[in-house]
Amino acid sequence: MTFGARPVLQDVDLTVTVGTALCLTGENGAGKTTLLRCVTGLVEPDAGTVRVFGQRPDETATFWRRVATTVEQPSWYAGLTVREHVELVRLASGADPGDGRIDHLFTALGLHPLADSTPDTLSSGQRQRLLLAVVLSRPSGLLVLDEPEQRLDAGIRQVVAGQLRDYLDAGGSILMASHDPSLVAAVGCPVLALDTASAPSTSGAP
Ligand SMILES: Nc1ncnc2c1ncn2[C@@H]1O[C@H](COP(=O)(O)OP(=O)(O)OP(=O)(O)O)[C@@H](O)[C@H]1O
Repeated sequence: MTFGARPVLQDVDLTVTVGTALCLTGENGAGKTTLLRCVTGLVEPDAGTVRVFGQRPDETATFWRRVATTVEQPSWYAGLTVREHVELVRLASGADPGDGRIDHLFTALGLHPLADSTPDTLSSGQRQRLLLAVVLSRPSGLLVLDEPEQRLDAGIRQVVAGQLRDYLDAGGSILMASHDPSLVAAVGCPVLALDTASAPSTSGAP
C-alpha cells in the first residue's frame, strides 16, 4: 500500500491456516490495521493478493457470513438495548438467539447488568465488551480483531483470551493485531511483527 508518498505493507506474505491464530504486532503506524482492512476487503491493496477461504474479500453476504471483525466500529441502533443488539445479530446470522450462547457470552464478559441499557449509555470499555459479544455471538470461520484489548481492564482481557481460545478449539481462525503481550500469550498464538518499513519478522511459527 502507499498513502501519498509513504509506503506501508511492502513485502508482506502471511498465511493463517484454518483453525489457527496469528497476531500482528508492531509500533504505531506499522500497518497492522491497514493489513486487517485489506483482509476484510475494506481497502484494496495497490498490489499483491489477498485470499480469504480461497476467495477475494468482497462485500457479499457470503463473505461476511464467514468473517466477523472489529476493524470497523459498528453504528448502534437508537432505542435498541445491549441484549437486543446481540440478539439481532445472532438472528440475522441464522442462529438461535435463545439457545444460551448469548447468556454464555454475557456471563463471561460481564454484560448481564448492562443488558437493558442502550449502547450510548455505556463506557468505552463496556462498549468494547459489547462489540466483542456481537462478533462472538454469530457463527463465523474467521475473526479479524483490531486490538481486542482496547479499553478493557486486565481481568476482562484474560476472559477475552479464553473466549478466543474457545473459538480456536471450535475450529475457527483468528487474525488479530494487538499491543498486549499478555493477551497474546494467553491466546497462545504466534506473532508476526511488522516494522515501520513493513518488512515482517516472525517469532513463533505462523
Ligand atoms: N486512509 C489513510 N490515509 C492516509 N494514510 C493512512 C490511511 N490509513 C492508514 N494510513 C497510514 O498508514 C500507516 C499505517 O497505519 P495503520 O493504522 O495501519 O497502523 P497500525 O500499525 O495499525 O497503527 P496503531 O498501532 O497506531 O493502530 C500510518 O502511517 C497511517 O498514517
